[in-house]
Amino acid sequence: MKQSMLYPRATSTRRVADMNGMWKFRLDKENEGEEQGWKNGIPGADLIPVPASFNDFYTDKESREFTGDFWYETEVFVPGEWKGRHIDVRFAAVTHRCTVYVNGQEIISHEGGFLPFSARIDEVVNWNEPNRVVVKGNNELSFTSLPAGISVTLENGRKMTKPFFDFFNYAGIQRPVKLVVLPEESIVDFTLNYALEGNDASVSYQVETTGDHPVTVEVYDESGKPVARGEGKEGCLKIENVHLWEVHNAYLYHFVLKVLDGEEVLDEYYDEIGIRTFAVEGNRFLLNGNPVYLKGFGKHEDSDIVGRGFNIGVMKRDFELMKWIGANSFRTSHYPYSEEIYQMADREGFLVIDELPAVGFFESLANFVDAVSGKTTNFFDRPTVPELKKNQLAMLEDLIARDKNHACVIAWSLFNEPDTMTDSAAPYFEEIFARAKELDVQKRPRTFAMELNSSPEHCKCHQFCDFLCLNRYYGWYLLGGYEMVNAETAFRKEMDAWLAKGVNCPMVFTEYGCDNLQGEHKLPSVQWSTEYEMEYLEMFHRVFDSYECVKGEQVWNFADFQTVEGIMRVNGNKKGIFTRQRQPKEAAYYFKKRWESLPLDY
Ligand SMILES: CCCN1C[C@@H](O)[C@H](O)[C@@H](C(=O)O)C1
Repeated sequence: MKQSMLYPRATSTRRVADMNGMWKFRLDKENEGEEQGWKNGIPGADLIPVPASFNDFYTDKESREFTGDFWYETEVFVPGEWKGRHIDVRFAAVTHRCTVYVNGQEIISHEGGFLPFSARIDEVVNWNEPNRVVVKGNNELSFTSLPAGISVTLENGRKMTKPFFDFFNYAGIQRPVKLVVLPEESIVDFTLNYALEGNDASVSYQVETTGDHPVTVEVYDESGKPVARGEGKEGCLKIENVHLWEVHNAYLYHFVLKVLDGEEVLDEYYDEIGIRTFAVEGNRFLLNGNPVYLKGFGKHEDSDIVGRGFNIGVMKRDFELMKWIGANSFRTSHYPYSEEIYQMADREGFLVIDELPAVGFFESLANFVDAVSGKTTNFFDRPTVPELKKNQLAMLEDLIARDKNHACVIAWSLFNEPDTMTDSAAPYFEEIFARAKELDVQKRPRTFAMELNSSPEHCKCHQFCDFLCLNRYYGWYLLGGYEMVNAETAFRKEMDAWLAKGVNCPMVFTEYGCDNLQGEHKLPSVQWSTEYEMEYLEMFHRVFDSYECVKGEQVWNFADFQTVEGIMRVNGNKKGIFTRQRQPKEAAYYFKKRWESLPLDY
């Protein structure tokens, strides 16, 4: 049965119970959990919060750096009155993979740490009693995992993760867990597409259910007034004098879907939907037919203590800071974010580039240095590519199924900084890009974030993009310091080379920035000082402002974030415009001034 990606919502026919809280936890340091039967219950008394990464709770390095299997356990009471309905344990994300056991029975295994899945427990549930849920998780990286990396074994026999990317490999049950109770015949999915006609909009819809009873779709405006109604599993609704969803001026219609048996409502589901169109036309982005320029950030889901765990308070603070600074967009670098973040972006009117966790597809333990070296790692020549592609296609399908109805999602980023310098990369990319177009009814523009090795001269995959996303560090990882003057020359030379190739699409800088230790000042400047960061940003914006094809600037990064330790990282990456505790560094005031003065259609 196809897994529903619908966000859990309680309605007249559905029930949702929260399973977040303190779960039993144990790292499987001796790799004994399987043979010791931990699926029936894990030993020890340690409890940790769900949702959260497990890495930053403990005081010993072995726990923070642990690589391998880890086990969680909780109990959930299932009332007898739910008998006859489907009972699902829905995980919004377990990173990077897991197997779920209920009452000692294996229910489901899932690969991928950033998208939801459900364990249907009808066959094993103890009605009107507590039920034991055990999750065996694993955080190991490989050449076939998304994200990619490797594990090595140390002299003491412990494994260690070596990521091919620049963010800490946080892991665990990192997003909410809910018990979802569904009727026998239920709505599995729905898909929407829009066309604007003068002051009206036509909304084409398709609804997928588990049965054959008739379906209706009702649409209400924000005042609760009914504005449209459709009958049948597919159709087209006309909304007159439509309130379009706009940047920082979101309007969300209330869609109610029902499965009916005469007057009886067999299933009911609802969602808050923004009606808008988004397209690329020449080298412009058009939102509802009007040009728009992206101002904002590359982000991470990353915060103190809970690591990559969904943190609703940090989410709220991040959106308040993005409104304060004058941003209108962000990229979900380098993986799909929590569903609640897209819901908030819908409500606040932010434009989101939604990114797959296809990061680390360039074999390097310091990609930030190697990615500007001009070398290839022949990543797509490896025998592991078929398995990797299978995993990426599966995640692409889930990503689009989960996020396709969000007004905020305006593009799909299908990779971050892959190795695109070999002929073997092109057919891989062609298949991924074609599949994305096939899966997305709204045909949103597709792209990937390109590091410097993906240059006009050497990149073999940029032609698949509907717009280009460039991650560039002229003046930081190359030609930094006093030779920044050469950095600007080299940067302009590259821009001219793209144009000379006949590239005529929007170009978005999805990464540019430099590390800055908050409060570090030096006159004249040195790298890592605030003064240098200002010089660097002025140079980049001078170049952006002189090329008409630049239609977006997403500085790296919104906030300081955790990485592996190393001599080029000071307890993490310090390119944040805000600190990890979400307080402004000096550059925040610089961006506020720039972005508040840039018109939306700049
Ligand atoms: C060319 C380097 C790409 N980029 C990837 C991103 O994940 C890193 O955090 C960033 C950086 O080094 O700050 C560089």
